[in-house]
Amino acid sequence: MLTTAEADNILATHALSQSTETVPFADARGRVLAETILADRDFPPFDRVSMDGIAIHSNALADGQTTYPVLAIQRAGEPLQALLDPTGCVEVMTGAILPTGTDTVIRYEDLSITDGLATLTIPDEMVKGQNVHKQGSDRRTFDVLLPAGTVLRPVELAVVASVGQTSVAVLKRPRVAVISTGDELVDTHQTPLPHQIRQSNAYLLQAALRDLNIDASVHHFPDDIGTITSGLSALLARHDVLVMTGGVSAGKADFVPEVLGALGIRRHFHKIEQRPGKPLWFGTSPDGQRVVFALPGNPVSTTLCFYRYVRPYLQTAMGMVAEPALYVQLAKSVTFKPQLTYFTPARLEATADGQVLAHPLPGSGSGDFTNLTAADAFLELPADTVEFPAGTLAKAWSIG
Ligand SMILES: Nc1nc2c(c(=O)[nH]1)N[C@H]1C(S)=C(S)[C@@H](COP(=O)(O)OP(=O)(O)OC[C@H]3O[C@@H](n4cnc5c(N)ncnc54)[C@H](O)[C@@H]3O)O[C@H]1N2
Ligand code: MOO
Ligand SMILES: [Mg+2]
Repeated sequence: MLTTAEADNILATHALSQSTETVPFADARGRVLAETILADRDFPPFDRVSMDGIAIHSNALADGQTTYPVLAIQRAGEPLQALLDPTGCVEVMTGAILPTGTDTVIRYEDLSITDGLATLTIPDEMVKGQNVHKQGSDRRTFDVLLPAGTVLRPVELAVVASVGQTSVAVLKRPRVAVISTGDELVDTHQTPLPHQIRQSNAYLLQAALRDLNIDASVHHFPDDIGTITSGLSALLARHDVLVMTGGVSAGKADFVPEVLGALGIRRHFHKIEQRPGKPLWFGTSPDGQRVVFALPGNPVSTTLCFYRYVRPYLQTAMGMVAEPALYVQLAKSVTFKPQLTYFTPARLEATADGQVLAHPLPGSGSGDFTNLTAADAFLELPADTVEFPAGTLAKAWSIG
């Protein structure tokens, strides 16, 4: 069996290869940029008036002039005008190009206009160049605005829009299928018989993948080797990643590892020294182009394995920074005897002194998924320790 760290290393050495695609700008939210976005013009592209008021030449101000005849109005969106008389002024609006012959803008709040004459109210406080956003002061033409690898959040999309790109090159997202197995499972809309349950893991996985901007298809197979084999074979042809749940332990109907092997998926590990989630199985096709995670079916185990291993793996595959574990402080002591890394659900509480306290919520084991609704994260408590006193620092893997 592997330690959690050994499992992390194996996953890192079997990263999915990345390829790119071009998507319309409107669909680029959350994607990872696969090209460099350069400034097509200076930012701002002209000396931009940044306050409504009047534009004057600072020489007149320096000469002690306090009253200026208004000779023109320059609105935002109007072509460049000029102040022909350096002792006059132009009324200017925020966003306008600064008129030729002016270099300083006085706000309406700092002047009064009567009969076409603007009079400064606090001339001594006016400074040459004020209220002008100088051309190129933010970025110059051909400056790199966004390097490849940038995640496109709304602020980055605004930058992409401003350079006029209607489409962008981004990293492809993996095609992912979620597959549950088990004769005891019926779908949400069905009424289970006394020995059946409604399936929930596949919907947890689908929703969690959606949070990663991945639209996964969902499938279910009964515990029948032939059906699972043909079903997985078809799904492997059309997907890069299969995330399975159930059928990976020691039971008479736990066919998943055997079927994956028969389909040519090479096992890189099966079983990690951890609770929950011990029977986690991971493999790839020989060329590394297909990846299969087979998660243990107990719902808490599926949840832990997804957020602890699958999510960081997929984030890396998509060129994003993998979800980091937070370091938090145990709010009360925890005892765990088995020589296994123990992941306990916990509620997190941010305290006024900048700490994050973790309140463990052990629940009643790896079948108790209702317990997770009160949790924010799983705490990772190392295998070599039995007693974890209050105050112990622990990694916390968020679940949402
Ligand atoms: N003799 C042993 N028995 C078990 C071991 C072991 O090492 N030796 N491991 C235990 C551990 S740990 C886990 S976790 C489970 C893993 O089970 P499987 O991956 O084989 O999953 P199943 O047998 O199919 O189901 C287990 C449990 O989870 C429920 N389940 C499965 N799929 C779903 C779903 N989509 N939605 C909701 N619930 C689901 C299923 O009904 C079972 O109750 O094995 C232990 N046994
Ligand atoms: O993954 Mo299992 O919880 O250790 O039931
Ligand atoms: Mg089983």
